[in-house]
Amino acid sequence: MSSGTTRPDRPVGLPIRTLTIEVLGGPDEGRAHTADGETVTVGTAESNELRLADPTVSRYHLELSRKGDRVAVADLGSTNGTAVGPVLLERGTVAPGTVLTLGRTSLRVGDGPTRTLSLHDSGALGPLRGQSAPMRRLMAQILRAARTDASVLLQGESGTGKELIARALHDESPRAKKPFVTLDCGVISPGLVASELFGHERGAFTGAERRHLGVFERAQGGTLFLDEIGELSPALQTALLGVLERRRFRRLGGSEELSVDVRVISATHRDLRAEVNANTFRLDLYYRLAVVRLEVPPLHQRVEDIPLLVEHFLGEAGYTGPLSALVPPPLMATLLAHRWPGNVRELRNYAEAILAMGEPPALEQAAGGPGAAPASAPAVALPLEQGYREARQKVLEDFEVQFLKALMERAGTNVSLAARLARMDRSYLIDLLHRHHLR
Ligand SMILES: Nc1ncnc2c1ncn2[C@@H]1O[C@H](COP(=O)(O)OP(=O)(O)OP(=O)(O)O)[C@@H](O)[C@H]1O
Repeated sequence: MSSGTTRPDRPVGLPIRTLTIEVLGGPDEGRAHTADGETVTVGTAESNELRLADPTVSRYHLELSRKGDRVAVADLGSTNGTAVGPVLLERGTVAPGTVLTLGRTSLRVGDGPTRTLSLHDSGALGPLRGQSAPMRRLMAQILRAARTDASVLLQGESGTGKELIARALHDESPRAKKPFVTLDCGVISPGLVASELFGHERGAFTGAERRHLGVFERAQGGTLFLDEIGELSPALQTALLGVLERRRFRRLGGSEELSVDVRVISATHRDLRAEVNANTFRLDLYYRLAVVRLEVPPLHQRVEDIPLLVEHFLGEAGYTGPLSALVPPPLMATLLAHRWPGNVRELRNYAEAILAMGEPPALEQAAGGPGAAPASAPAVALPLEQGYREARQKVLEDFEVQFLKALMERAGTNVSLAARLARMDRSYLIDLLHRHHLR
C-alpha cells in the first residue's frame, strides 16, 4: 500500500472566482472590498475582511463565499439578522448582484476577479492524508502557518482531523523537537481545568497532595493544543487571556511567577464567532487565539479523499493486499454516498472493522434518514412523576450506564481504547465505570 506517497497529478494551483462587496447604504456607504480568497467575513470586529462601523451590525455578522456561479451566505448568529428584501436568511445562496441588508447597512455582492489559490503538491502531509482540493488547500495553509509562531484556531466538526492537524502544525514548525501537549477542555471536570492549565502547589486545595505541573509548564518551548476551547468557563477565559497577554502565570496556590514560551493551537466544533456575538466567548481572547483561523471541512464535502483514506487506514492496520479485494467498487460507491456524521474517525473505525471482520459492517443510518425515529419522539423515557431534579439525575444515570456498557462492548473491555473511542479522559472513564459498578 502506498497511500503515504500518493502524488495527485494535478496542478498546484486552484483558480477561483472571487467576490466583491459594495456598501450601498448605512454609515459605511461607499466602501467596497474585493476578496483575496474564497470567503469574506463582514462585521464590526477588527479581524473581519470587511470591517464596518455600523453599530446595528454584529461583531461577526456574515460570511460570504463562492459556490460555483452563486454566492453562499451564512449569517454568523448576528443580533439583527441578514435579509434579502423582506426575507431573513440564515444560510443559503444568492445570485451575484443581490442586495443584502444587515441592520441599517445594505451591501451588494458581485463577481470579483479570478485568483489562484495554492494547493499542497501531494496527498500527504505528515500523518495527514487527502487529495481533494479543500484538503490540499488546507495542507498548504498548515505549512504556511507552521513556519510562524501565530496562534491557530481550528474549527471543524468532530472527527475531521483537528488534533492531527495540530500535530502537523507542531511537527512542521521550528518547535518540532520540543513538547507537544494536549488539553481537552471539554472532558475534564470544570473544577479541574484551572489546575490542569496552570498546575498547583501542594496544599493549594483539598486533595492537592503534591505539586502538579500544568500544561503551560509541560509545553514550555513547544506547542500547547487546547481542544474544545469553546467549553472554557468565563472565569477561565479571563485567566487564559491573562497568561497569553502577559506571557507569565502562577501555579494555583503558588507565589512564583513563571514565564511562558508556548505556541497555542486551539480547536472547537462550534463557530466561536457566534459565541462572541452572543457574549459567551470573550472577543479579546478570540483575537488572541484566532490569529490564523483554519476551517476543517466535514468528510462529506471532500469525498475524493475517501478511497485514499480507506487505503491508508487499511495499510496502517496491516493490510497489504489490493484495496478492491476488501472494498469492491459497489461498496466504494456506497462509502462515497454515505454522509459520515462521525467524519474521518467514523471512516477509520469502519475500515478497521472491515479488516477485523473480513466483511463490510452495516453503515449506521444518519439521524433523520430512513428508519430514524420521528423528531417528536422522545429519545428516552421521561419520568415525569418525579421532580425535575430527580428525573434529570435518573435519565443521566441511565444514559451513562447504557453508554458505558455499549462502549465497553465495542472496545472489547479495553479501557484505553474505550476512552479513545468516547474521546474522554481515561481516568475520568475509570471513575465513571467504578461509579456505576461496571468495573
Ligand atoms: N486527513 C486525515 N488523514 C489521516 N487520518 C486522519 C485524517 N483526519 C482524521 N484522521 C484520523 O481520524 C481520527 C479522528 O481525527 P482527530 O482526532 O484528529 O479529529 P478531531 O477533529 O480532533 O476530533 P474531535 O473534535 O472529536 O476531537 C484519528 O484517528 C485521526 O488519525
